[in-house]
Amino acid sequence: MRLDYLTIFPDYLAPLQLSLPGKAVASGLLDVHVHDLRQWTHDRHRTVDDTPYGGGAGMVLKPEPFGEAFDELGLEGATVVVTTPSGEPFTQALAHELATRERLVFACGRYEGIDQRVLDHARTVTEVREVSIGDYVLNGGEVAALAITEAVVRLLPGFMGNAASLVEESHEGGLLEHPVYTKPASWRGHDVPPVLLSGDHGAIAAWRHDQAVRRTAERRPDLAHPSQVLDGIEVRLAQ
Ligand SMILES: NC(=S)c1ccno1
Repeated sequence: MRLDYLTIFPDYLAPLQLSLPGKAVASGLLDVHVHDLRQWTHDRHRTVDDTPYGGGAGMVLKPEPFGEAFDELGLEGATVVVTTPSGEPFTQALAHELATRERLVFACGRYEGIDQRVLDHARTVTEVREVSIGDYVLNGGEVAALAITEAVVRLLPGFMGNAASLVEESHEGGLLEHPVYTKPASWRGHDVPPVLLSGDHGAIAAWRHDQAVRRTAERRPDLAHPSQVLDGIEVRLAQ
């Protein structure tokens, strides 16, 4: 997978060199390119923004630099991901969907956002997804691009050493992950649930599922299925 990032703060994406195991880049699994949007400006001040049409506070990122960047990079076969609080929610399902793409081009907004015509024009040549990592506002889209990148690339075949660990994670299958424990069996008066020491894999699996269902019902009723089976009793949750 090729990953391109368009940003006015390229140093903000330096963690990509740290957070993505070098082996993923060295092996060719990932091909990462961070671009300073200002390289597509032509004035002495390297201007990337201007005041909003219609008035209002703040500045808007101009269309020309993005347009020239897209022209130079080429968008064929790419999915443009625009990180914005006004985007569709980023979910594990969307992470899986984006992990199927050959190339992602992240457009990181700043200020009041990117001129909408940039996205409208890009949509005439390729897929564009405006994506939000949560209902809150950051100073820019770079942090969201990092978060989305991490969630997506870890799903790529060969990225995780043990692909099996992906199966029982939170949000896979619509449930939050069950609690996890490791040695020692007793710590500061807190004991590991005995079922986990029983060696009864069926009972362990059932306990883990019940814990996941319980956690999901308690913490994320929005994810909970209309009817959950807890302790063998069908529990109907409030709609
Ligand atoms: N919530 C997201 S993705 C965002 C981007 C910029 N500010 O907030």
